Amino acid sequence: MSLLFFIFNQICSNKWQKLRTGGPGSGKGTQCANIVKYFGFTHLSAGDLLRAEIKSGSENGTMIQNMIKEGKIVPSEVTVKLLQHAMQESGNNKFLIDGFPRNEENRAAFEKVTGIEPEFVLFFNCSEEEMEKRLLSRNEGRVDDNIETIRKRFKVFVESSIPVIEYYDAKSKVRKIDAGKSIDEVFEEVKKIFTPAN
Ligand SMILES: Nc1ncnc2c1ncn2[C@@H]1O[C@H](COP(=O)(O)OP(=O)(O)O)[C@@H](O)[C@H]1O
Ligand SMILES: Nc1ccn([C@@H]2O[C@H](COP(=O)(O)OP(=O)(O)O)[C@@H](O)[C@H]2O)c(=O)n1
Ligand SMILES: [Mg+2]
Repeated sequence: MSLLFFIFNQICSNKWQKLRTGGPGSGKGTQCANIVKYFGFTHLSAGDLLRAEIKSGSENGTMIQNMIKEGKIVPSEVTVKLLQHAMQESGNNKFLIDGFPRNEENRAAFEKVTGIEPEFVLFFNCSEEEMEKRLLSRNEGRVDDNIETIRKRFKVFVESSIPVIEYYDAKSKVRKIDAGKSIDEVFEEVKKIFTPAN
């Protein structure tokens, strides 16, 4: 089983001090679509699964909707269950898990429930300014792509996701990519990481 986590977060701890990097709008979904085509992974976006759960009329729908609108992280119990179900349904054994884990609770819950760890974690390095611009012109009708929620999402990334990045960095699992370039240029970088050197 291959499992990749995509966490594209703002990093401000010592080692990463120089980077003004970020998460929402850094191009996770866009690059995942490319990776699926080239490398045969199943792309599972935690955010997409949560949005589908709202649409399905689930009893958790209102709670999830409110959390997303506020840029908050939905309780792991809900998200991990959705991911696990989607993994079982897929019939594949290679997964790109996009936008997850976003906090320590996400990480610990996933590992506890599935017993698996990612092979590596991709980190997209992109300025907040650029991400903000991309999110504001994404035009997918999302309730969280407005300037007020975007600021909250950036803050949540800084506060909740740094420990997760550091956890994986300590295990030498983080692969950093300059995501501020064009879609094609970013994919060239991504390809290098996915193509084994020999
Ligand atoms: N490298 C890039 N340069 C310019 N725009 C991009 C790039 N990558 C993605 N985008 C655009 O930015 C927006 C956010 O991309 P998306 O893949 O949804 O990011 P994420 O999933 O990380 O929030 C989309 O409208 C997408 O078309
Ligand atoms: N692991 C996750 C992923 C997303 N989410 C929620 O879903 C929202 C959108 O996530 P997303 O990954 O689709 O957003 P982008 O980073 O793609 O812009 C987040 O801001 C959270 O409110 C969550 O609670 N837990
Ligand atoms: Mg996305």
